Amino acid sequence: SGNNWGYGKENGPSLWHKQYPTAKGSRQSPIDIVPHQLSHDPSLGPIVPNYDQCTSLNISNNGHSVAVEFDDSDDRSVIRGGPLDNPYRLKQFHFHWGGKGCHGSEHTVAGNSYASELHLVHWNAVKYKTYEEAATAPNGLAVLGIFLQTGDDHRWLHTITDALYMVKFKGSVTDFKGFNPKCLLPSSLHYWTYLGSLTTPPLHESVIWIILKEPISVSERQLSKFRMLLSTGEEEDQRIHMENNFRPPQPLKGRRVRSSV
Ligand SMILES: COc1ccc(C[C@H]2SC(=O)NC2=O)c(OC)c1
Ligand SMILES: [Zn+2]
Repeated sequence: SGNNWGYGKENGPSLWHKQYPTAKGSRQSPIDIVPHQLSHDPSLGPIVPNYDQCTSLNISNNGHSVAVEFDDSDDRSVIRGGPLDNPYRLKQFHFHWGGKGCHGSEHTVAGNSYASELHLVHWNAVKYKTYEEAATAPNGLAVLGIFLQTGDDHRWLHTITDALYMVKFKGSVTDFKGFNPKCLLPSSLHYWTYLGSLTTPPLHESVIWIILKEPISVSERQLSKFRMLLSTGEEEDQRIHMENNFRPPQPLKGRRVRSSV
């Protein structure tokens, strides 16, 4: 069937092109970011996330990652500025991570990967009526990528990791209200930006990527809780732990990566 893609040997990223030919497109993500080859663009202003009226609804396990969904019926939680010509509404955030001791970010920096990567997914509700429509349109989405490196405990990540046992199985969802993702941002909002795609099927080339240069620190203990999640459902006999759910870097194909200040 159409949606049996995954990150394993039999259904992983190198095979996705069979079902999703866009996998070999001209603006695929993630990419390797090579800082000293970048053009610093003085016209790029700061990005302005505004998540204060946080409208988180639930946390769920979709078999590929764990995601916190937001009420995107109005402009309470948006990101503005930077490369964006409209405010983009926050829809969900989710993570990508590795196996024990392995790295699991999607984007890499000068060939180096981080332990994990957080994606805050936003859509252009000015130009498009629905998230689904925006996700198929060029630049309909803006994804804010934040690298996670292992170090000290993250002061606020426990709010998320403490809820993971409730969504252990694929297809599970539980209430998760009032979470303000501002607490997951690093102190500096300096960023790199380029035009790319979803990093999982259907791999639509609809994303303006904004990758923050400064990683946040989380502890190995906090990260290990993500690996307790299962990519299999409660009813399945086989229990497969969710880990290494990242797509490797894709060809740049002549794209420019711009740097904020
Ligand atoms: C509307 O269809 C989709 C399908 C998949 C994703 C998730 C992908 S995209 C990303 O940045 N990371 C991921 O794992 C999505 O997110 C916007 C939207
Ligand atoms: Zn992602």
